[in-house]
Amino acid sequence: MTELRLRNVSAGYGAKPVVRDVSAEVSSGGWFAIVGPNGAGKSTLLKAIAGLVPCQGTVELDGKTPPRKEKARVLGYAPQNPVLPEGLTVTDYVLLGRTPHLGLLARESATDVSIVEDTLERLDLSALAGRKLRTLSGGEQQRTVLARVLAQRTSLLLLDEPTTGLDVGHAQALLERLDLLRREDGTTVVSTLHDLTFAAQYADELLLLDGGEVAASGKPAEVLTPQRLRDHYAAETEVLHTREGHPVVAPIRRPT
Ligand SMILES: Nc1ncnc2c1ncn2[C@@H]1O[C@H](COP(=O)(O)OP(=O)(O)OP(=O)(O)O)[C@@H](O)[C@H]1O
Repeated sequence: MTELRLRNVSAGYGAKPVVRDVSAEVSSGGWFAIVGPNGAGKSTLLKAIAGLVPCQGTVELDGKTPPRKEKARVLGYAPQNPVLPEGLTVTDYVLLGRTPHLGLLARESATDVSIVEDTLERLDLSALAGRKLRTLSGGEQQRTVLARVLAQRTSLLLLDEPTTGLDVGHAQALLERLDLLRREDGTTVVSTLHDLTFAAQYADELLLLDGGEVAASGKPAEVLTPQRLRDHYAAETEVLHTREGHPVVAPIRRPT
């Protein structure tokens, strides 16, 4: 259970911040999706929360700003384009997710191995457990990266474009797994997502970033309007709704 609070967060890579003055609150077990066009600053904001880029303002976890080492036990971060140790097997790579829980020089316990096996099964990776990472397809690599983070069993997950490269079935299965984790264990999820329909189905709150600044925030149905998608993505869309009221964003062909 981790509550996240951002207060006036600005972050970037040089003198000029690329994300400016973002404030937000995510309650324990909440799902907060950061959306916005390419280059808006979504990944940078996620890195700022993870403590991976210099940042001004405050990032509080349960009302505190924990030191970096402590953060590794509380938050799991999956980057958008991780560099993979290609010679490792899927199992050995996912076992790395257990490292923050091991004592100095300690080896993985039977519990660690069983958590890894369970995670591989849930992400449909058991059949690939012994394969070297370099032999996997793009989507299989992506699921392996997510498996490492889920095996960390942290109460806060920061996931940068977790569905990238996944087919619709595997993407749905992953999002359902995350949804279950937050409902059963109170895991808090913060993710960037380009797929606005998926974002609207699973997240409680959306934060729309554009040019490093908050353009809108709130419930998916409030944020995702055709006018906003035109203004911030230069996209022509129709926004339909499911029976439960979740928006479905359908890009439509512009008249030629
Ligand atoms: N390591 C870096 N050094 C300098 N500038 C960077 C670096 N990484 C990203 N940027 C710049 O910061 C801005 C925000 O990038 P960021 O990756 O956060 O955007 P994003 O919203 O995640 O984009 P996308 O949807 O394309 O993944 C962009 O202008 C990008 O060029």
